[in-house]
Order: sequence, then structure tokens, then C-alpha cells
Amino acid sequence: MATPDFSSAPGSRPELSELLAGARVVSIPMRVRFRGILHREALLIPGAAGWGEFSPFPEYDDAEAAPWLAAALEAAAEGYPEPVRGSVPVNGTVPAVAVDQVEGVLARFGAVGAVKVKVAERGQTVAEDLARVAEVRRLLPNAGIRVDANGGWDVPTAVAALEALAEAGLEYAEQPVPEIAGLREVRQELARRGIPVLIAADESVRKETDPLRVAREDAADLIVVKVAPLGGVRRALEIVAAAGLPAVVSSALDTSVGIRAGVALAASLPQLPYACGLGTLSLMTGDVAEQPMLPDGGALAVRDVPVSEELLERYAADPDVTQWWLDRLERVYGQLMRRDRTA
Ligand SMILES: O=C(O)CCC(=O)c1ccccc1C(=O)O
Ligand SMILES: [Mg+2]
Repeated sequence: MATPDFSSAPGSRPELSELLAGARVVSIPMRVRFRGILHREALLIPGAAGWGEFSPFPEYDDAEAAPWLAAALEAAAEGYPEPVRGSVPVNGTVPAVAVDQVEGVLARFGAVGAVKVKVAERGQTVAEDLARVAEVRRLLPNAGIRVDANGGWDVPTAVAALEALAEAGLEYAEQPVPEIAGLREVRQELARRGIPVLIAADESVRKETDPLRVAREDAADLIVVKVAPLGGVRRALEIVAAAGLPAVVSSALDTSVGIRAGVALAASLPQLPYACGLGTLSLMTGDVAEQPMLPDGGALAVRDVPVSEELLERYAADPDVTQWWLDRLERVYGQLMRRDRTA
């Protein structure tokens, strides 16, 4: 497997002054806490091809945020490659909520063929994970269920937990442990014990300087790809092709603008064997589009999504939050220009 050349930075970037002038910052309340987040903040950029979303999580430093800006600029300036399918199946997403909340969370997704369940939340036990997954299985006997530990287990805990969780029937387990070497160990130990759970890498793709290491080191059966941390739809397509593994596209808890980019990626992949984690708008109380990218019958249609001026105003962030994002945009833009020069 050759390492692809990722130097496909566009020949020109928009002027910073232009970006700052057009940028809009929104803060949208979540229905349930997710990743510790109760409000999702995003900076949106208009361009010739549409809107782009720049919403790296607040704790990310400027270097980690740079590919997110590249993705936003791609969407705004270039739009997306040709799709090969007209709709994208999506999974429901169940945060690390109590068992009695599972039904209410699932109800918001409508009919979905697959559900992702968050597990290994700090402060919770494997017993709580088992109960949450069992509740999803009880409510949806025929759904595909995958769990996402966000690297929250160590290797022995992961093997024991997945052995128990496998009873419910799992499509795969996403990032059971934090490190690539650990993923590989978990994968080998599950195989040795004959436990039928595939391993998916998420953070080990999007947070690594080399997103292909997972594939080279045989550490996962499939990869999770998110447009923003990988630097855009086109670069994500290159990474999936180079990895040679099945890919699941997932959101970063985006507004409809970011979900649209994820749908573009999912719609352009030559193969799409699993439902994608792009149903996350159901976890939020609002959006920037009058017709949000919400699944219908378990799938998202591939379509453009006009942004509403009224909704941009309704969810406009406070002036201090807005200024924080504009300052961040300016710093990260500087990072990206330096990267372009050395690419
Ligand atoms: O994949 C999904 O079902 C929803 C998206 C999701 O889980 C997520 C959302 C924001 C940040 C990280 C993650 C993650 O997959 O770990
Ligand atoms: Mg994940």
C-alpha cells in the first residue's frame, strides 16, 4: 500500500479578511449531553459553492484545527465530487445515557437499521454499558448494533467487555482502546477466543499524523472517517482508497452544513457496507437549515441544504463567543497557509 501524496492543497485560498467578514458563529443547544457538550458551537463560512463548517472542538489546538478549516474551505469554494449513490443509510446514536433514557433517544431517530451505542464513559461501569446495549437490543431486535468506547478501555477491559457485549450481537466495536498497538492486541485476542466482534478505528485515524498506520499495522477491520479532521471530502476519499479497508462515515456533531459534507463523502465512496453516523442532528435542538439533514426511513438523501438567515440569527452565539471563534479562525488560517507553503 503506497502512501498517497496529500499535497493537493488548492492553488489559492480566500483572503482572511473575506473569511472574517462572511463568517457566522452559532451555538445550538444539545438535547442530551454528548462528549460532555451541552451546546454545539460552529463557525460557518459562505463561498461560491455553498457554506462550509469550521467547528473543531474547543479543546483542540490550532494545529489539530487546521484540517477542519481546510474542509470548510473546500466545501465553500469547490463543493463536492460526483456522488455514486443518491442516499446514505445512517445509524442512530445513543450517548452514554441511563437505561431509562434509551427509548426516548432512539425515538428521535425514527426507523434506523443500525444504532451506535456509546460505552466506556468515564465514571461508568461495564455493567452500565451492558445494560444500555441490552436495552437497545430489546427495543430493536433486528438492528445492527455497534459500540464506541472512544478509547476508554485498556486492553484486558476491552476484551472482557466485548466478550460480554458480543452476546447482544455487534457489527463492530469502535476504538475500544486509545493506541494502535492496543487495537491490534484486542483484535488478535478476540480472534484467538473466537469472539465475533470486528474492530473499527476512529481516533487512531483522525488524530494520527499518519491516518494509514492503522491499516498498515493490521490494527482494525474497518475505519471510521470524518470529513473535517481529515481535511475535506477529497482527502478523505484518498485516505479510504489508500487504506484499503471498509469505511464508515461519521459526523463530528455538525450542523446540517457539516453533515452535508459527510453525506458527500459517503455518497462518493465506491463501497459503503455500513450505515453511517450522520444522523446526529437528532441529538440537537436546532439547526441552521429549514430542512435539516435528518434521516427519513433510516437514510439521508444526497441534496444541497440551503442555510437560513433567520436560523443563523436565532442561534447566533454571544459576542464574546463569536469573537473567540473569529480569533481562532484567524490563527488557524495562519497555520493552514504555512502548511500550504510546505506541502
Ligand atoms: O458515529 C456516530 O454515530 C455519531 C458521531 C460520533 O459518535 C462522534 C461525534 C462527535 C465526536 C466524536 C464521535 C465519535 O465517533 O467518536
Ligand atoms: Mg468514534
